[in-house]
Amino acid sequence: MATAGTAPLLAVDGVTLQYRMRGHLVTATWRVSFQVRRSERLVLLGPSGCGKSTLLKAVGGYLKPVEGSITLDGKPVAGPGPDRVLVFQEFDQLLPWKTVRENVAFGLAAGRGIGRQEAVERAGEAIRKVHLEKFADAYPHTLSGGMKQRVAIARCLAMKPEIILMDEPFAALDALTRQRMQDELLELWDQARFTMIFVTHSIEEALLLGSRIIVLSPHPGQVREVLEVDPLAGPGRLNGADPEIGERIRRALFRDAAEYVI
Ligand SMILES: Nc1ncnc2c1ncn2[C@@H]1O[C@H](COP(=O)(O)OP(=O)(O)OP(=O)(O)O)[C@@H](O)[C@H]1O
Repeated sequence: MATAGTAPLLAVDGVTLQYRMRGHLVTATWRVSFQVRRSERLVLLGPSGCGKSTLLKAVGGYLKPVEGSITLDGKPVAGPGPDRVLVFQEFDQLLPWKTVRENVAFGLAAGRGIGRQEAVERAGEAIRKVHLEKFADAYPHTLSGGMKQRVAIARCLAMKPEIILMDEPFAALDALTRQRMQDELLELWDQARFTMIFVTHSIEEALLLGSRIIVLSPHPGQVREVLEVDPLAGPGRLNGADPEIGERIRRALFRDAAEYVI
């Protein structure tokens, strides 16, 4: 996988995103700009409804900006592609009629020019990385929520995208499983140094997982603060994120006394 560098992999430049409703427009984000460098763990943090998921959808190519541009490796994002893979909060993102192995291999086989043998090998490797070897032939309904999320992450890793887009992937898990998944994600990152954007509205999760944190304002989302945590920090080092950064995040989030639930 790519090594850490300074040239931005992704550039989001002055992006305004809107939903056209019957009779009116909903502006989800307003002139948002940020860049993501290779191997960064960028966290988008902000209150409910500030447009975090909408931004991820736009980076994924599922929503076109009404203003501004999104480029990946210098090329405009014109639609969805295998170079950007999304992992969602929902447990139903797996195909229920396929086994764990088939679910992970499926994304590879679907129109990517990867042969069946290579797809199976890559799936096996990704399944090992998320410690699910024993469940490779199980069906999703037999797995816990945390295990299903591991499968979704394995599917994503197997595709080796340029950037992984995670939309609150652990929000529906119990506290202990969530903590374990966060640690495992950091371990995976330490092995592969992939680039990811991670959406959350938890300050603690942002501090734990982010090498850089972007705080968005309430609806419509605008960039309020950009905080460098430590671009090269690995697992173990992260728990000790500077308390000053947490304080700056809280100040940015509560600046205009917006309703905010941690
Ligand atoms: N499909 C849609 N149609 C119309 N409006 C939408 C749609 N999806 C989101 N919105 C609106 O866009 C704004 C941003 O929503 P979005 O889901 O991106 O926020 P969010 O920060 O991800 O929130 P949460 O943390 O609650 O998931 C909100 O006002 C929301 O109501």
